[in-house]
Amino acid sequence: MVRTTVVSAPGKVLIAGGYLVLDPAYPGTVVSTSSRFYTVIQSQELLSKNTIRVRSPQFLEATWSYSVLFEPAVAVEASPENSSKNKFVHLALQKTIALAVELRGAAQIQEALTHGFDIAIVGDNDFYSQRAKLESLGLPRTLDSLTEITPFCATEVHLSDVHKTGLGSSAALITSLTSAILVHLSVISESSLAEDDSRDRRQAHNLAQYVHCLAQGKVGSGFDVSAAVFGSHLYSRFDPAVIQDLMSDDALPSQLPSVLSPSNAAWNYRIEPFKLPPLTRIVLADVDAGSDTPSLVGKVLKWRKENSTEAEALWKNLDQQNQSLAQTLLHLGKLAEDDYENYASAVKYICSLQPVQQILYSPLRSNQSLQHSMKPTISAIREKMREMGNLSGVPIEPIEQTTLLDACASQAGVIGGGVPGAGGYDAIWLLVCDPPSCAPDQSPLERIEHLWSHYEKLDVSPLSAQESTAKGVRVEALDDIPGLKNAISVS
Ligand SMILES: Nc1ncnc2c1ncn2[C@@H]1O[C@H](COP(=O)(O)OP(=O)(O)OP(=O)(O)O)[C@@H](O)[C@H]1O
Ligand SMILES: C[C@@](O)(CCOP(=O)(O)O)CC(=O)O
Repeated sequence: MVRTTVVSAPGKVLIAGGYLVLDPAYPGTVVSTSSRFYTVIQSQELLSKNTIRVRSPQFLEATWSYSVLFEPAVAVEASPENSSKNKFVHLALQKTIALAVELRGAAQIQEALTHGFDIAIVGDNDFYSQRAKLESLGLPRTLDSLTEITPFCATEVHLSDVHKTGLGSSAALITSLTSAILVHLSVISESSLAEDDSRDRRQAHNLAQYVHCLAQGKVGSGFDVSAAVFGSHLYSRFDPAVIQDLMSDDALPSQLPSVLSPSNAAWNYRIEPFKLPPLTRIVLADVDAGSDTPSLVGKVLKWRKENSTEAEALWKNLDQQNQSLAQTLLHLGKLAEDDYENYASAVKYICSLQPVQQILYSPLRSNQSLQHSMKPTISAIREKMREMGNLSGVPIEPIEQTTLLDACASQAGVIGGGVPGAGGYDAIWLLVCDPPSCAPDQSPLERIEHLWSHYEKLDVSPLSAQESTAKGVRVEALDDIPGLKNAISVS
């Protein structure tokens, strides 16, 4: 019998806290997406002992073979016949198997590899831009059209040429891959991943965070891996010193268990519960303005260092607005819990109001903490992020995005939006009211789709992602995920 393990991990959208979250003093608000990466591991009799074959069937020439050696020390070697390298996958295999050997003993892991592993990795279509596909199918750029595309569809390009949408493909990939191997090798249990927080989930986090830093060659804030492991939350980063010793080439496998242990207090990241309020929906768009923004972070941090007084004031102000947004959203969730009927009718009513009326209307503002409605807070965050961009000379919310976001925010039922994460030209997020029943002409989602599909100044294409209702990394059943079995079958 073929033993199969399937583990998925969600993508992310940082709706507040870009740049600030690099500093442990400032939390970021990260929403995890329904779009996920899936790793499927099958122990296969047909594959030789101690071999691992990794396939990414959505890409051209994307199969990599590896051998696991146990003597003189555990090592994972790429086959010389591989047509390309995949540093992310290779490091994930090396470090996860080394940790497994340390925690369970070489004999157990050797036993598990009596039959080689076939590992297939696929990401939901949202991780890669689908505008070319929609065009080739002659379909308009709408949410409905996206459902017409085969799940996990082939991109018809090499991995290095794919147009990503910014949902954090590498973090979701590393998290699903390392956690799937941990489960398949019984280092962590399937049942522990059914709990929102557990020692095993934290073990999975520490390993994924470390492997991702190593593969990227830098220690970022880590909110993307954290969202892939824990789902939506308010994230405060860890001190990079925790993995410093493991980042060098001389790091020994014997150091892995203690450094990556869930009990290691030096992992001082903080996670506070967060989810979007009921009857609201996050909507994302891939904005093809033809520009990439890789060096934004370096420039912003340089400006902050050189202008510490001004930056301090800006960071503090932004943090206040960010926290106010997060707390208001959480408070709305509580109001819904307390009196769902009233809450639902208020959301529905808001959808019929023009934005200026929404600001004046306050049935959801039942106490002091909601005195400042969300719209002004979101506007203030955008304004301060633009200021950060202007001062440091980088296009965090470029004028093209400002015009688009303003057009979206002026639609009835749109709570607000922004440029996710580091900003730039690539994407936008919006939060819209999403009542259970709504006349078609009053549905904020439809208004937005209409606006985007007729927008001429930029090429805006929606993503199908919503907020993930499941908390982070999870074990799946192969047959439960539409299209997965087909996508990973060897043709
Ligand atoms: N489907 C896949 N199969 C195998 N490896 C993948 C896959 N998707 C991504 N990778 C690995 O991740 C690397 C891309 O990492 P990179 O840091 O550029 O992405 P990212 O910034 O997380 O993407 P995003 O724009 O989605 O946020 C690739 O070079 C590859 O090694
Ligand atoms: C700028 C930064 O705060 C966010 C980057 O987010 P994104 O990858 O652009 O979604 C960097 C980081 O947190 O690592």
